[in-house]
Amino acid sequence: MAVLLDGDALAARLRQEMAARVAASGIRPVMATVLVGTDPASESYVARKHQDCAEIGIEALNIRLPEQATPADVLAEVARLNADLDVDGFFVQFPLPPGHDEQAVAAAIDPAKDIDGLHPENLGRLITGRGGIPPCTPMAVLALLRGYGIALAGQHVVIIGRGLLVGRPLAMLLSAPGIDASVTLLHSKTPDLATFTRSADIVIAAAGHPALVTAEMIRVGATVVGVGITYGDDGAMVSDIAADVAGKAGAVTPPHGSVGPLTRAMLLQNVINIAQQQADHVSA
Ligand SMILES: Nc1nc(=O)c2c([nH]1)NC[C@@H]1CN(c3ccc(C(=O)N[C@@H](CCC(=O)O)C(=O)O)cc3)C=[N+]21
Repeated sequence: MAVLLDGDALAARLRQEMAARVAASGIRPVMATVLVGTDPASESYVARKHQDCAEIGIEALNIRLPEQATPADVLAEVARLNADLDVDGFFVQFPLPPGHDEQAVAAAIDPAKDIDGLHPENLGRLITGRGGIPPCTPMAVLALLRGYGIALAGQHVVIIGRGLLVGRPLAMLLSAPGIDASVTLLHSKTPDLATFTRSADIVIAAAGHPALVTAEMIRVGATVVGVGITYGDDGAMVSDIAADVAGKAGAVTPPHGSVGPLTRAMLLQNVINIAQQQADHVSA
């Protein structure tokens, strides 16, 4: 059976390290979450981020806007948080209700407070390798692979799903100098995904298609990472990775407790880094 890539355990360790770092430095980072409407999955993710903040010593402001909030209302909240000197960083939870332009919201956030790392300036810096705030979910995938000592340099990584939240920035991250993976980025509509995935050392699915990657699509011993999640009729979380993959892969993510908890850890890492830079700047 494959090694299970346990993101929960890694994330718990990172939270401990972050709590120690916050306590030792005497900084008091402040972040804000903005949730529009009442999508249950979004409510659950945001609630977990607040729990993590309490554990680490980050102050977290919980901003809720009603489902009927207009695009102008959301942009006004973003402008207010950009200007609020007490807030180190914030993000607006996606998906937004229909009628909103998520890219416009991401671009309206002050790039220096963009703890999601999804502002065009931060994505541009990711591509050019010039600092900036890195995107959380791609960083979470990297942390998971590194945490398990999975080699990346010269390895063939196939990513399924080219969305702006995960697939596209992840392709840029893993192909960056110093990481040096050879990356193939596939649209989930590609007619014969298996032609590509069978030659991969690492397969990463970020498509949001239940059980998209099956055992017959992978090489024996490959590493398989599921990022996309959907919800079954019973409300249970379903991974992009089929259950039979565990019998053939060398390492595989479980449906729960893999990339998600690490994504939260990377978000909070971004907040702490911003607060630390502010403190260093003030004392310099
Ligand atoms: N602006 C923005 N930034 C995001 O980073 C962002 C977003 N919008 N919208 C949605 C996706 C999804 N996402 C998750 C984060 C944590 C878990 C997570 O903690 N999952 C746990 C628990 C899941 C549960 O049971 O509720 C697990 O996988 O075990 C999942 C998904 C962040 N995203």
